[in-house]
Amino acid sequence: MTTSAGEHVHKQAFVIGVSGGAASGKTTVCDMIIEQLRDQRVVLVNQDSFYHNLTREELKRVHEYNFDHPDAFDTEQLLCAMEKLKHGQVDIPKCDFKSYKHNMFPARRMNPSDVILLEGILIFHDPRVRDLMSMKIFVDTDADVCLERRIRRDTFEKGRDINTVLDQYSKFVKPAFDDFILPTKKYADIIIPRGGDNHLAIDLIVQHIRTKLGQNDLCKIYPNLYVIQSTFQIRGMHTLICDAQTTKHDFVFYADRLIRLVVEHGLGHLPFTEKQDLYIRV
Ligand SMILES: Nc1ncnc2c1ncn2[C@@H]1O[C@H](COP(=O)(O)OP(=O)(O)O)[C@@H](O)[C@H]1O
Ligand SMILES: O=c1ccn([C@@H]2O[C@H](COP(=O)(O)O)[C@@H](O)[C@H]2O)c(=O)[nH]1
Repeated sequence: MTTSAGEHVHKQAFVIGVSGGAASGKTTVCDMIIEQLRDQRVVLVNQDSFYHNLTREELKRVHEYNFDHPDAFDTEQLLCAMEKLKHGQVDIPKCDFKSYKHNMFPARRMNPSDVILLEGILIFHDPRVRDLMSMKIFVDTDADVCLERRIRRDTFEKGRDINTVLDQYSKFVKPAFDDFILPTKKYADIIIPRGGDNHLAIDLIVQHIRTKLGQNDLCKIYPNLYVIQSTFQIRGMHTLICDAQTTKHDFVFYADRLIRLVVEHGLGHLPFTEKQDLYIRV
């Protein structure tokens, strides 16, 4: 679809939310998915880019600032960016975790894509953000592994000293994980134990995304194509009619049921006018 401005409209971008504790491996999982979906247009949006700017007062006492609380994020800005990304390019700010400022690095320009991976510790917290997602993944890594990775990352990459990292962990990171992050695990469609080490889970996710994108492509080519939701029952019947061992009787029975479902769905899409019948019992 093309707008008058010539921009490609990706109304049906497949939004995948990837949540989990800090340093659980969310970015690593996203990178692996992107790597495997090589032929697709995929972008990664980090919730980290939507931290509120700190006031001068907050900057002075930055060690008392809770970066793990839902209020630390500008969710309105995140929603606005996601909406814009459906229609055209959007500039996503890049936060500098050393100076805590948003304007140290140039913003990243993102193009509308087939797949948007939205990653962050609290992306399942706000129902409006959850509603954007077609698939929700929770990366479930042991707390001690996350802490070990966090210490390495924050000391080597962010230049923080170990006491500060540990103080922040016990004061804010751990309590926020228990109070806000862990309770959102229930919204996940898929939970990945061990994050990036779980190659099988990542392969299965990529396969699923490919299937969904294939359906999306067909819907783009044929705007009046409707894909019936694949249920366990439908897949079972499909399997039976494809199986060479299936008897003729069963083949006819299940093929008939599948054809009936297709016709019923098709009829449901025909225009109709509601009428009320009056029955008179005599
Ligand atoms: N499976 C893994 N094995 C070893 N190190 C890992 C693994 N997954 C992530 N890491 C490392 O742990 C740190 C945090 O990982 P990252 O994917 O950035 O987590 P998150 O996005 O959840 O904060 C990074 O330094 C990364 O290289
Ligand atoms: O200025 C900041 C901003 C954030 N943090 C910490 O980062 C993690 C979330 O990032 P992940 O990449 O998901 O690990 C969160 O625990 C914040 O405490 C920070 O330390 N400083």
